[in-house]
Amino acid sequence: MLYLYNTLTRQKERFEPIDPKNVRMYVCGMTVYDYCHLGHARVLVVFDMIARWLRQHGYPLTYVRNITDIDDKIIARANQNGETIQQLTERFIQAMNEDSQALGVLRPDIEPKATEHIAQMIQMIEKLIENGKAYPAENGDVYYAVREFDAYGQLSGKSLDDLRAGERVEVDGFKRDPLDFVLWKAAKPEEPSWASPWGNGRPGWHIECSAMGGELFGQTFDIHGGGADLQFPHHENEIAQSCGANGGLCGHNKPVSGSLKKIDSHVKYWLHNGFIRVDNEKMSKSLGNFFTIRDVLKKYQPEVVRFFILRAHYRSPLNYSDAHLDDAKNSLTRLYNTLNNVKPIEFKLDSNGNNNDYTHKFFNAMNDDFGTAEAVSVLFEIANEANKNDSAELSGCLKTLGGVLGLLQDNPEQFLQGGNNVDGLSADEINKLISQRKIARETKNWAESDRIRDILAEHKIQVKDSADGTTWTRG
Ligand SMILES: Nc1ncnc2c1ncn2[C@@H]1O[C@H](COP(=O)(O)OP(=O)(O)OP(=O)(O)O)[C@@H](O)[C@H]1O
Ligand SMILES: [Zn+2]
Repeated sequence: MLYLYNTLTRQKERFEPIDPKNVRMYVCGMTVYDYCHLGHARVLVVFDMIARWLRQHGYPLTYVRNITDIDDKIIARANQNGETIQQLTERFIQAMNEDSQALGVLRPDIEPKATEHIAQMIQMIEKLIENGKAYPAENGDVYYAVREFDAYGQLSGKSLDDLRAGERVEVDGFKRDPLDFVLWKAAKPEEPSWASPWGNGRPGWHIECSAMGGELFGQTFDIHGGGADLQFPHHENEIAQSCGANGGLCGHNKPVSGSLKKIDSHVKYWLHNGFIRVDNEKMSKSLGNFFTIRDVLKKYQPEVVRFFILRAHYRSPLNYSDAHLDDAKNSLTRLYNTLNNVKPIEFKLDSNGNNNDYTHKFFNAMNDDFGTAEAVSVLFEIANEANKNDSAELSGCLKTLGGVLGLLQDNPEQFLQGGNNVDGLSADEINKLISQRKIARETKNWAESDRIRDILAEHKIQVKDSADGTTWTRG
């Protein structure tokens, strides 16, 4: 039985899908105007782990992770670079996919883009106006009227009164209430815009996820995830929009104790991962204290980064430093040493984890709100025992359970070689870079092909292009 911590109710709850034959999970993905940093890596890896565990449990899962490909920062960056928005976003979507793949993140089933769902957003805003939850203003913007949604504040635990008193809210002459938020922004000169009943404009960020979630999953779904920074206002607003557009007929409407009158959410379980922090501050592009995944991967093998993320519980804060990554590398090396010293034999995992005490413990840890920290410590127990008894079966068990977390599937020798020389690229990695370079050159993406050339040069890989293709040598 799986229990998960629901931010909405602030307690661990037993996971009971709305429709066990069709489990639905939506995660807020990247705003694509720059390379992903380690904070983004955490969302990617954590929800990949959750998707894998739900499937391991036997749930047929549809996993959606959206792509925000229009917003203020994207427009500003494209202007700054002198490229079109599409060029910019495509470049960084590709980079995100490369980084994810390196980290062993499986592709979500659907990766909807905001710009491909403008019609659904407009429809939802129309519905909100019809239901008295939103209003067009004189300046061409459309706002959500937060006081029209009784349960506003339920997810973040903030009441409208607290918000008014505690937050410095921008006074905007066009809003009826300073806490109202924008659903549709009137077009500004030189900015991309779409036609709408309120004139040309573009959608606000929050409506994007409500519209795409509704389009792909219908009025209710099981799990909604993202980083803890999204609880407020993004997810709070998303609930207000989705339930407001559904006419208040959200599936999970129950009275709760305390100051909130009720819970009303289109999503049954809200999951939020903790931050990757640097010096106890959230790693973020806006603060400028970020390390991109690709920079970190120049120094550490991708699996070390995945392991660093998964050996912590997904909700706890995780401090980034070289010392922590070195430590993660040493720990993972110990597990690979076992696999190298005690050759694993095939281990068939029982679907309920009833093989042995270790698998049992591992399953219990994962079923307790995806307790990967505990699950990883079980891997060390198994490794110790496998070493002590020279047990090929336990070594197999280690490899199989590691695989459930997307770990330990590399050839141990190869991993250990890379581990001794963290700056080296494996042959697979080099071949991948060469084929990416080929695509970049074919599509005249010179910035990308230069970037790859620089990585190869940095690792002293000599590349030779000829009519028969490309070959490479080290040295
Ligand atoms: N430091 C972090 N730790 C964990 N998750 C993070 C971190 N930074 C961003 N995220 C998550 O990554 C996902 C994508 O975020 P998004 O692209 O909107 O980032 P952003 O807000 O533009 O980045 P930043 O916060 O760096 O300015 C979201 O789910 C967000 O919560
Ligand atoms: Zn979102």
